[in-house]
Amino acid sequence: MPASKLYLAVIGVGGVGAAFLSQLAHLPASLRPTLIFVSRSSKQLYTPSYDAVSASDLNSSTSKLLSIPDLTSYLSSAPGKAILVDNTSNQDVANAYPSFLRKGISVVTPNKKAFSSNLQLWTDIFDAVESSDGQALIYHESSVGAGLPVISTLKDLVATGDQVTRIEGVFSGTMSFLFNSFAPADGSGKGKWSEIVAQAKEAGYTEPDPRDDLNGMDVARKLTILARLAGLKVQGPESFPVQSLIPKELESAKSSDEFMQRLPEFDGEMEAYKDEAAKAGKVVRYVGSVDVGAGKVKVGLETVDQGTPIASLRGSDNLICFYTKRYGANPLVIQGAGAGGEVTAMGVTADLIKAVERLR
Ligand SMILES: NC(=O)C1=CN([C@@H]2O[C@H](COP(=O)(O)OP(=O)(O)OC[C@H]3O[C@@H](n4cnc5c(N)ncnc54)[C@H](OP(=O)(O)O)[C@@H]3O)[C@@H](O)[C@H]2O)C=CC1
Ligand SMILES: N[C@@H](CC=O)C(=O)O
Ligand code: NA
Repeated sequence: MPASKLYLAVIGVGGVGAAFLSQLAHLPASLRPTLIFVSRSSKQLYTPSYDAVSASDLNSSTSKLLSIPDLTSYLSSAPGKAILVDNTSNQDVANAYPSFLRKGISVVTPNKKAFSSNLQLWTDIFDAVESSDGQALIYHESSVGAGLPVISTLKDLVATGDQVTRIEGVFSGTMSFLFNSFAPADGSGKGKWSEIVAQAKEAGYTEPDPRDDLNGMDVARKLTILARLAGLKVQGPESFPVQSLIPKELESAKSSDEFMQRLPEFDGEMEAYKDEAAKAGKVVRYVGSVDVGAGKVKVGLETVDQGTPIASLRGSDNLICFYTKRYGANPLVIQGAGAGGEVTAMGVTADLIKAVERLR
């Protein structure tokens, strides 16, 4: 069946969404579903008769705004199977995945919220997929490690009967970029912490609100997802220790803009961490781990020896080590850019291709 019999809805056209739409445009027609709905926070574009739409017309659209239940009905009544790509970090959209899936609408997303919030939402999502008999699929590779094959690798390890004992490494492109720039292993770090945070935001590495990276929650969400896939019933990202890098005085900042404006006042705090590690001949890095056997997850700063793989990372690289029974003492290691619009969209587009190949 040609992919044109499949229909596509895209929510979110920011850094990842725009890169996804551009990658979509370059797919062969046989893998490209018909785009019938595209939206951003205040605009939607679709036609009641399911005509193909062009994302470039979104900003001038006068389409009536559909609520999430209306969108679910719209997509489930399409004259072919529909796939929804959620490129937002919105919790309400994430909460609706079970209802989309129960109506036979497949979901592809880099949004971590659905897989790392309460355990019931996770159960509802995978129950809906299970009971759809292959008609409704879910793919979320870019929810951990952006386009790096982290979710697929972990699923393959588990599905083939390996026993994952520990997962550890650097799981945030933003944190990696911040520490690799601020405190590189060769000691050449230039720039103030707050300036480098602004650069990470500008490069599209941060969450829509960079406080979601700096408070450790983004890494905690990723570890929640990996821990659950490895078999742990983790209740959520607040159920284990997470070190926040938000200065106490800025916890009450009313907006992301206010936070960014006031951050320079606290550059000294991060300098102190850096200097203390340097005195011991080490560098400071933001790391996380899941000890599957002990059922423990933790996220925070650690001082690591110079010359180690974690200390030597560059740019926004993630480094994810899977320790398993089969792999023994030498872990299966995945490394590469862990944030940025294009690499994240690559994971989303590759997931879309998988969904199309299974549904057509
Ligand atoms: N950036 C990265 O490196 C990575 C991002 N991700 C995930 O990808 C997702 C997108 O990130 P990113 O593109 O950087 O974020 P952006 O802030 O650049 O884009 C978010 C988009 O979502 C839209 N949006 C937000 N809420 C809604 C809503 N309720 N309905 C419709 N549209 C909405 C925004 O609309 P508007 O344009 O009107 O503001 C915007 O277009 C997030 O979940 C993030 O965690 C995952 C891995 C890496
Ligand atoms: N903000 C996140 C984006 C990818 O998940 C990060 O920096 O890793
Ligand atoms: Na990934």
